[in-house]
Amino acid sequence: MFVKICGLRSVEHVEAAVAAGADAIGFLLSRSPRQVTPSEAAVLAATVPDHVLSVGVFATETTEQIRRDAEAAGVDTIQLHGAYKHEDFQALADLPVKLIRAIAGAEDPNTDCGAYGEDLLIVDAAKPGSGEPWDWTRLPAEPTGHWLLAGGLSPDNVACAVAEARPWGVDVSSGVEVSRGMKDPGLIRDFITAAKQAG
Ligand SMILES: O=C(O)c1ccccc1NCC(=O)[C@H](O)[C@H](O)COP(=O)(O)O
Repeated sequence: MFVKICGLRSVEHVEAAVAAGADAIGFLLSRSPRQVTPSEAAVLAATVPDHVLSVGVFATETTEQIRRDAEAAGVDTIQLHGAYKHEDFQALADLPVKLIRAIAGAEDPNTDCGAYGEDLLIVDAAKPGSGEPWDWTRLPAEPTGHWLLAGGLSPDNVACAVAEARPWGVDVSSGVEVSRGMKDPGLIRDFITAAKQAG
């Protein structure tokens, strides 16, 4: 079970996630309570070991802005949320990074990982990063390939969610926070342990 922890803002929390077995760590380079600047992300990404993906998350930025910020942050993966089209993925395809396409699972029938050239697909809630659970048992199409379930997951419900949706991996942000934007190392550890046991 591949586990991504998203929206980290401190070295302490990155180290806790890596030590607990996270496979990817996300940094918000877009408007969010978890937003970090590219230079802050660079400090955090430098602490992520090579076997763990360091992910820059974008939602409304142009591909030119994404290129600049991802390079400044030194991330090895770019995650695109929202209205990005196939052409946007193509415009980034020459970069030496992996690409993640994040979709609203209840609305988007384009659930084949790789359809836009991406390496990973995240099937998420309609409001990314909101922590609101949604009905992942009613997808318009069965996802294929390397896809991560996200949206309202937590240490308490991730095992059940994995049993119901059978994803290749999971992604969490709010469910490992004590308040909006404030991660908790204990919850990060609990989530990763529960997700790995479920997979
Ligand atoms: O986290 C945010 O604030 C955010 C804002 C804009 C676009 C994406 C955002 N988060 C992306 C993620 O990868 C989250 O981990 C994912 O949506 C799950 O969030 P949550 O329901 O809070 O676990």
